Amino acid sequence: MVRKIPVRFAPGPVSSGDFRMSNNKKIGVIGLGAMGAGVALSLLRRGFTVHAADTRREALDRFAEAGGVPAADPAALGAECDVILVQVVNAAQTEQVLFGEKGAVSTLKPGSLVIGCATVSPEFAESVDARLHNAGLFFLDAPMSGGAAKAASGEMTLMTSGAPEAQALAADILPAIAGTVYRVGDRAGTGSKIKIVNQLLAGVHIAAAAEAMALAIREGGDPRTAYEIITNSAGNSWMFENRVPHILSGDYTPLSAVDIFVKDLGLVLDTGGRTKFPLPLAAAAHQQFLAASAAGFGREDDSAVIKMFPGIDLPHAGQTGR
Ligand SMILES: NC(=O)C1=CN([C@@H]2O[C@H](COP(=O)(O)OP(=O)(O)OC[C@H]3O[C@@H](n4cnc5c(N)ncnc54)[C@H](O)[C@@H]3O)[C@@H](O)[C@H]2O)C=CC1
Ligand SMILES: O=C(O)C(=O)[C@@H](O)CO
Repeated sequence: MVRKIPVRFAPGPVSSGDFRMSNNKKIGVIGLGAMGAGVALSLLRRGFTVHAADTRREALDRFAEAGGVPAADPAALGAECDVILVQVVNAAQTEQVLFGEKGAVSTLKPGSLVIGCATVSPEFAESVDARLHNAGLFFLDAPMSGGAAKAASGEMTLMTSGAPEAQALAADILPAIAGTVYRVGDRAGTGSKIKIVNQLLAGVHIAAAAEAMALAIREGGDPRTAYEIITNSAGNSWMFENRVPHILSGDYTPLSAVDIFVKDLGLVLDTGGRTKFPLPLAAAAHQQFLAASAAGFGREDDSAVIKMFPGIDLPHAGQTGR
C-alpha cells in the first residue's frame, strides 16, 4: 500500500543555528551536483553535521564555505557517517561510489543506512539492496523529483521503498530534504519503478514543450507571448512551465542535462522492453534527446532538445533573465 508521509516543511530560509543542537546524526552526501548540492544545504540548514564527497573540487569548496565537511573520497566519508545519500548520476557511478575502489561500503559501520537517490533501474536498486544487506547495511530506494529548485528549497518529492528498518533510520532525515515523501513498499526497487513512470512523462513533456515552442517560433509567433498564453491554457504542463523559460532566456546552463533524459528514457524503454510493452511516445522523445546529445548538447540543459528543430531562430542569452 502506498503511504504518503506528512513532512514538516519550514518555508523560507532556516538558520542552521536554530537546529544545530538538536541533531547529532552524521550524514554523508555523495555527489554535489544539481540535486545533491541542494540536498546537502537543506540538511545543513536543519542542523545535521553533513559530510560530502564529489570529484569536483569547486563543488566541495562551495560546500565547505556553507559549513559542510568535505571528504577526500567516499571511503573517507563512510568512515565518518551513520547515513549516506547517493546523489550521483547513474548506476555506474552509484556502483563506483559504493563498491568501487575507495567506495563508502568499505568503511561504513554495520547497521548504517545508504539512501539511493539517483534514477536507476528497479533491478539495479534491488541488487544494491541485496549487496548492502550482505555487508550488514540497510538500503532505502529513494529516487527524487522536483528539479534543482525544489532540491535547494527542501521541497522535492521522494518515492521511497525499503525494509522497515531502513525507513525507520531515514525517518528524521527525509523531512529535512523533501516536501513530500511517499512510502511505496518494503522492497527496494518499487520506488525506482514509480520514478521510471514519472520519467516517461517528464521526458515526453519536455520534448513536447520544445516541439510546441519550435512550432510557435516557426509560425512567426512571439515566444514570450506563446509561453504566457500556453501557461494559462489547457496545453500547459509542469515541464512546459519550468523549462520554456530556459529557452526564452537562451540560457542552457544545465539544471538537468540532456544526457539525463538519454539515460532516463532509456530506462523507461528497457522497462517496457522486458515485458514487450510498447511505449511509442517515450521512444519518440528518446530519439529527440539522443539526437541532441549526438549533436553535442548532452551536457546542456534538457531544454536544449529544441535545438534539433531546423529553420528557427531561438532567443539569445542576454535578451531576458531566467
Ligand atoms: N537534475 C534534476 O533536475 C534531477 C535529477 N534527478 C536524478 O538525480 C541524479 C543526480 O542528477 P544531477 O544532480 O542532475 O546530476 P549532476 O551531474 O548535476 O550531479 C552529479 C554529481 O555527482 C558527482 N560525481 C560523479 N561521480 C562521482 C564519484 N565517483 N564520486 C563523487 N562524486 C561523483 C559529479 O561530480 C556531480 O557533482 C540523477 O540520477 C538524475 O537522474 C532526479 C530528479 C531531478
Ligand atoms: O524532477 C524530476 O522528476 C525530473 O525528472 C527532472 O527534473 C529531470 O531529471
